Amino acid sequence: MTRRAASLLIDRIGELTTNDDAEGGRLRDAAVVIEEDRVAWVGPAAAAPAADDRFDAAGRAVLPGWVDAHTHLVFAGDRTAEFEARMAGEAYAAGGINVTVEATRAATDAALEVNLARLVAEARRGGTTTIETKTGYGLTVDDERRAAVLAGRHVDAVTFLGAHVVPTGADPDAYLDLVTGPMLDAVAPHVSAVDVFCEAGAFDEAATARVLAAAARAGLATRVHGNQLGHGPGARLAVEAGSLSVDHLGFLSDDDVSALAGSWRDWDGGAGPRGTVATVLPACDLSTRVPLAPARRLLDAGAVLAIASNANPGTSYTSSMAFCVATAVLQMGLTVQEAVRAATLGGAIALGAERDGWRDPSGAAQGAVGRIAPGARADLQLLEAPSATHLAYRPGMPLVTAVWRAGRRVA
Ligand SMILES: N=CN[C@@H](CCC(=O)O)C(=O)O
Ligand SMILES: [Zn+2]
Repeated sequence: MTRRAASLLIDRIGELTTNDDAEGGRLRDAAVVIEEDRVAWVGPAAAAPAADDRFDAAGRAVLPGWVDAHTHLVFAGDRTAEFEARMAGEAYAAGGINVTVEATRAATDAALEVNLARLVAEARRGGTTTIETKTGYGLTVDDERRAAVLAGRHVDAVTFLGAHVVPTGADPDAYLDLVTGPMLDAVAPHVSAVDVFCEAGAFDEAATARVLAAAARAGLATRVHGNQLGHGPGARLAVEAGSLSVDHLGFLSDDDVSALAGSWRDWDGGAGPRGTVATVLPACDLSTRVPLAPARRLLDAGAVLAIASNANPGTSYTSSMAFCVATAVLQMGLTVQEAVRAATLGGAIALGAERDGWRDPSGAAQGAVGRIAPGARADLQLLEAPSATHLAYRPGMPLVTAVWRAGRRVA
């Protein structure tokens, strides 16, 4: 499973989704050559160069591995009872996070790491080749640092979410001082971004602004959980702060949508000034019974959209990006191509990983992810289907049948 030939030809691809605009994004009867960890060649199967090894796709569909830009995988315990209560009519509330905080603090490093590795392996089997995860179930200096260090061994990007909720028994002002001071200092060497849950019951506008400002002073990128349970300032604050993304977005005003779209006005697709990605989390919307985020409206306005799983034990206990893509198509009004693009290239842009040379938590430079093009990291998934359309046409079916990450077969 883990053997990697120096070069590999994936031949006879029935439909190849490249996300490469120059080539129209979808090729028929295609082939891909991988050399070491990168894509070396993409084109018509009839013109494919020779390689050391050959994999026959036999007319099936190949697309970039999923880029899941929003998960919370460092935790212990589960919240089945809370889920059952919700399905019986209770509303989701931010306070449930403290149940997982208690279980996580009580867990050993080894138990947390085993659970994290298990969840990442599950995601890989589902076609996810790039995955971000957040801290946020420790909420003490030591527990947050521990989560960041463990996460860095298993995922592609680690985000500090000390501002997840005020832990049980803590004074809100004192906790905010801790999060924006000693806790941030302790965790900063191990993360690439800072997140804040801007919502009633978590952190209000002033507190969110403080967290974002502290992150900027520390030289870290930012993300915001915003507009999840009701209208609020999250999306606007994220755009104003130049955050990489704002995530959830079930409750958006016209001004929020315009701000998110407008943030991309000057982006040339390269290293120039970029905007704030609108990341929608369809599985979470369903599991918390809030309105599905207005993905169609965001795209039509010109926003850059990502789809992520938000895998966590409270609001979205699934890492299935295929499920999220199917939901985005069947219930959020996206085409299959739009949904696949948001779950691959959109996630890559939300992580700043769509460009060559982005750094993983070990500091190693990585090839661009989210597209299949020469020079990109060789992250691909093969479907047991002739077209990516089957992801929505046959929802819930186990279509992902082979996965390569950095040129290595991982599923
Ligand atoms: N909204 C905040 N955080 C998580 C939920 C965490 C939890 O309930 O445990 C989310 O993205 O949905
Ligand atoms: Zn989240």
